[in-house]
Amino acid sequence: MLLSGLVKAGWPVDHLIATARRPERAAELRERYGCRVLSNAEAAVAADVIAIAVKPQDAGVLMAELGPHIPADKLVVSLCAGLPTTFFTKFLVAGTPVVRVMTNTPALVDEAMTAISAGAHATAEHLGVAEELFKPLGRTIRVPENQQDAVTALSGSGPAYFFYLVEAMTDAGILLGLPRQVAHDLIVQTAIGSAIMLRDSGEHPVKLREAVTSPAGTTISAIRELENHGVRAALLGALEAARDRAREIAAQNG
Ligand SMILES: NC(=O)C1=CN([C@@H]2O[C@H](COP(=O)(O)OP(=O)(O)OC[C@H]3O[C@@H](n4cnc5c(N)ncnc54)[C@H](O)[C@@H]3O)[C@@H](O)[C@H]2O)C=CC1
Ligand SMILES: O=C(O)[C@@H]1CCC=N1
Repeated sequence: MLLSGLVKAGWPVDHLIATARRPERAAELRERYGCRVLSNAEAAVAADVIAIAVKPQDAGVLMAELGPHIPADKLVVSLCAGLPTTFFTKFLVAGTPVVRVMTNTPALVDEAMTAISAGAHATAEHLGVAEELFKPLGRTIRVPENQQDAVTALSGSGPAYFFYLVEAMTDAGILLGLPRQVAHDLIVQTAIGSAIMLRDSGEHPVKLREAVTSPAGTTISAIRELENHGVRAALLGALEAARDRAREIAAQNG
């Protein structure tokens, strides 16, 4: 996702180096993106910024291989959900700066939300470098590292919740007798329009919802059903579960 997002956002491919475990995967990346594909050890020396974008469960094996090859003047940027920056410092030469980021899949369409935190030895300058990396992919904000598990639950996983909602509402349209494609098109454009209003109007979401909700109208009948089914409470619980899972990943890989 990161490589694809960076290339799509216009990062020059001669500034990008990818790594892969299997030669077939290396050839595929070279073919698809036109960037250099090196071994982990070679990339650690050749790159100024080393992005760790493997599953958190694979990060220990990767860091054990890579850590000793990374000179302390490089910047390590982790995209791994749950893993604190202290996880990485264990494998690195003392003093190597680590920045933790949580981005999301809209990076693939230059609309990512990326939260950036300084870990050990990371200065404002290192945060700036990470921002330059992720800004072409969408918006960036800085957060304290202790907020990253909450960020992961909210915006890291967030696209999945919206896709889930669209999927469920499309089913509801079918229940009401609409053809699947019509239901899909109606709800996708409604999602886009609503998202742009949220971003551009400056209005609170409550105000925007109230503007749709006529007295004794149709919307309030639907809202009553959502409240009856505890949808708000379900969302609070869902995000708490995602946050807890991020903590569990850290504990399991500590
Ligand atoms: N998928 C998402 O929406 C988001 C994912 N993340 C984080 O990004 C990280 C990557 O997630 P995905 O892209 O979903 O995982 P993925 O499994 O699709 O991609 C990771 C890639 O790294 C490769 N890899 C694993 N170990 C390697 C090694 N030792 N050397 C070289 N390559 C190696 C794998 O073959 C795979 O191609 C995770 O830590 C995840 O928590 C963060 C934000 C959003
Ligand atoms: O599900 C996951 O673990 C990753 C992290 C945030 C989004 N996807």
